[in-house]
Amino acid sequence: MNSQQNRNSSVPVAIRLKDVQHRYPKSQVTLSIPNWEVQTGDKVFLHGPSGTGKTTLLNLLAGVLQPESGEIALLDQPFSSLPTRKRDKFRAKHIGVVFQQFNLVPHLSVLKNIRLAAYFADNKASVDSKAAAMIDALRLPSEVLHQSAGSLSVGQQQRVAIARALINEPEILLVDEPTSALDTDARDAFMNMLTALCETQNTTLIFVSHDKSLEKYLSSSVSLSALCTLKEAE
Ligand SMILES: Nc1ncnc2c1ncn2[C@@H]1O[C@H](COP(=O)(O)OP(=O)(O)OP(=O)(O)O)[C@@H](O)[C@H]1O
Repeated sequence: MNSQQNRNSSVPVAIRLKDVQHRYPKSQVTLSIPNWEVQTGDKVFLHGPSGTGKTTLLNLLAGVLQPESGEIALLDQPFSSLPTRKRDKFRAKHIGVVFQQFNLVPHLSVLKNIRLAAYFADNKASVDSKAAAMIDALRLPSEVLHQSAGSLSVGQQQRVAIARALINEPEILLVDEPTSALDTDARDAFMNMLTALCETQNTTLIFVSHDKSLEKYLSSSVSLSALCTLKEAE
C-alpha cells in the first residue's frame, strides 16, 4: 500500500514536505520533493536503488541538512526553517534517529549512552528504569546496561541504538538500513521488536532499506523515485 493512497483525513499529519529542494555544496545534483505527507502512527517503508536520495531525505527530516528551498513541517510545526539551536532542541525532544553506524559512544556503557539522549532532550523522567524496561523488551540481558557499547556485537548495538532512539518517546523515528549486518532470523526478530515498540508509543516510523523483503513489516511503502527527482544542472 502506498502512504499517499492510505491517507485518512481524520488522522493528523506528522510529516509534511512542500516544494523541498536540496543540493550538496559543489554538487550539480538537486534533489526535489514537490509534496509528501505522512500520517501520525504510519510506518513507512522507504525504498529505492542506491544513490536515489534515501539517506539525504532522512538527513533532511532529521534536520542534519537544511533544504535550499521549500518547507519541512513536523508535528504541524515549521521545522526546516528553525534556527540551528531550536532545530537541535526539537530533534532531541521529538525525533529518534538510528543511522547506519548507530553512532553509540563506544567507551561509554549502554546505560550512559541512553542517559545521554535523555539529557539532550531535558528528559528527567525515570530514565534508568525505562532504559532497563526497553533493554528487556529488546531481548537483551540486563547486564549489557553496564557494558561498554563498543564491546557488544553489531546486532546488540543495533538494539541499543533503538532503545536510545526511543528513550524520549519521540513522535517520529527515522531508521536507515539497520538490518544490513543481520541474518534472516535476527532480522525478523529485530523488525518485530521495532514495530511493536513503535506501535506501543504511536511513533511515526520512516524506515529506509534496499531490502524489499522487509516491506511486509511496515504499514505502507513509498518508492523514492515516486517521491522525488534527482536532477543534474545543465
Ligand atoms: N555529501 C555529499 N556531497 C555531494 N553529493 C552527495 C553527498 N551525499 C550524497 N550525495 C549525492 O546525492 C545523491 C543521493 O545520495 P544518498 O546517499 O542520499 O542516496 P541513497 O539512496 O541513500 O544511497 P545508498 O542506498 O547507496 O545509501 C547521490 O547522487 C550522491 O552521490
